[in-house]
Amino acid sequence: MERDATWVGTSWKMNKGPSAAAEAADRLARLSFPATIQPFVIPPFTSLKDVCDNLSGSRVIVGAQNMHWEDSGAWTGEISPVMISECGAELVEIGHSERRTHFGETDWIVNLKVHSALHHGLRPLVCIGDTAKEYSHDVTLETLARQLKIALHGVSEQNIPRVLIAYEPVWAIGAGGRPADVPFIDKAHNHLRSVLINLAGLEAGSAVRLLYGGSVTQDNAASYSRLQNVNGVFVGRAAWNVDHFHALAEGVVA
Ligand SMILES: O=C(COP(=O)(O)O)[C@@H](O)CO
Repeated sequence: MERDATWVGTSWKMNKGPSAAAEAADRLARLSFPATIQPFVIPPFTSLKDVCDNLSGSRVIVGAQNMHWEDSGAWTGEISPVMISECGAELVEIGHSERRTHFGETDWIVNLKVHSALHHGLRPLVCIGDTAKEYSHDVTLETLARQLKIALHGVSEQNIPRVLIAYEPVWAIGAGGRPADVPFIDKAHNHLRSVLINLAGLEAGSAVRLLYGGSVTQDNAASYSRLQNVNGVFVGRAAWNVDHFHALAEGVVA
């Protein structure tokens, strides 16, 4: 299969308030990215509208870090897909391990959110990943298949290619994380591709973009994104600085 754009994105997680985020977006808008890279950035909700405004007309896609599945209602503290769209975001992250671990997000909730995001024309970026315990018991591939199948349950073959998947081992994420080695990621992503093809058929299953995340840095990003079934990287700490993000994206094509 011919390779299309390599996705390189970052979630700022709970970092950058409105002024820092707007300033970062302004700087991002002035940078040029290689044509083969599809950059994206995911700011906190309080900065979403400003970041979308500052990046409109640029090649950088903007996303939200989470959403509720309902359009509106008595859901104190939640943000709906309608609100996210109104801010101008195109993408929404769903099921990050920090949301699963700290906020009880389950595969079933992820599935509700995926349907809702697609219904509202948002591109879901679904995060899946094995815990350290699942990894040490050698059930990584089963865990990933289960999470993927539930997340995509009931999604039409036509909509499947709109979904982005990020494989992020829980044990590789964050300051205490351990970077995964390349052959392991290769095996996991090849497995994910075969699950997707079984689920949605060759055409739709091959069209889903599979990203890798967890302790991705300027040093290892190219070795990951070069793998046949890795269509990009989803980066945290190493890309929060805009210039580091840009350098990492350039390094992926070098
Ligand atoms: O959590 C992620 C990776 O974080 P790192 O700091 O790169 O380990 C991923 O979802 C991007 O936010």
